[in-house]
Amino acid sequence: MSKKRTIDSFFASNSNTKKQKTEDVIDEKTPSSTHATYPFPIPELPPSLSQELSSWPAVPGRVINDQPDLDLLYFEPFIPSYAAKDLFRFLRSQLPFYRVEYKIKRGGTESQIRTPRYTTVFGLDATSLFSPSGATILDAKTNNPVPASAYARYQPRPLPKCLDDLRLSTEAATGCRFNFCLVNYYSSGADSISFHSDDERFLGPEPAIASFSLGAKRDFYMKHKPFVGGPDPPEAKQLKLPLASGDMVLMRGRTQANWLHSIPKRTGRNERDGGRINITFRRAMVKGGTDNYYNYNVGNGPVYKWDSDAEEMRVWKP
Ligand SMILES: O=C(O)CCC(=O)C(=O)O
Ligand SMILES: [Fe+2]
Repeated sequence: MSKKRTIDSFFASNSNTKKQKTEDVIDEKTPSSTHATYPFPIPELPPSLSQELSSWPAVPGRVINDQPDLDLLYFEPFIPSYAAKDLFRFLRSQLPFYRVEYKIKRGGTESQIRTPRYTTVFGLDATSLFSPSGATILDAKTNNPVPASAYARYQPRPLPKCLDDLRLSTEAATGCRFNFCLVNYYSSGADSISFHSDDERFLGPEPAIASFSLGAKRDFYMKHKPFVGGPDPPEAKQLKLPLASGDMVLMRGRTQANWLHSIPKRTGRNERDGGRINITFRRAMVKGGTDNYYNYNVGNGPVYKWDSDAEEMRVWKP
């Protein structure tokens, strides 16, 4: 049997299913990133993708700053469409995902929130770093191991190489530094994220967030936060960016402090869209950020993994 397989057979275990045709080859021995905190090894990018990386972004970013307090750099696309398609299929099938539930208290009543999408996260805040082997967490200033109590609730996970390669490319293109990678999987138009801003204090002032889209096109809405004591000035218009596969939006400057963003649900014939992955790179400054990101993107529920026969996420069993 040949050691080489097409990227198709890498993704599809059932050869009867009709899948995307591509002549790209990956070696069966594609190495994997492993870590005590990963439920399973996470393969490195197939050569067909890793060889492409150095030529990204495909086009220069376009600045969008024609609204009050708005500062975006929009790459349309960052990743060319053929590579974005493969990267989508690769990440969807190889990453561990979660469907996080948590409780909130509003006006004295407690309610259970189910996150309306699959999520996962890797990274560690700027006060610490992983030892070169990844086995130990070190204090970023002293290089001494941090006490286990420093990250007692969740064990931080280093970025697997497949996402770290993309982080490095993103840093080179933006001049920003990132230590976290959050991934959302919207399995259909029924999955969404409601209006919010990523303005947590643990990100520091004027945080830069790089946000990638892969797979189905979804509308990204942005609106200015309400002005205290009055209606929005007429010049702050709502924005709609129809984010396509491979696009990247860098949100920076005063954007998070002043603007909200969302991916609303889609219904009717737009609902079954084949799924979309969003990847955000961020930089958390303090330990509270690490705890927050794992709490809301990993949580304590089961691991989900893509089942290529069923073509859906299934609870993963070791
Ligand atoms: O899916 C997107 O494009 C946005 C995701 C987002 O806003 C977030 O994860 O904070
Ligand atoms: Fe966000």
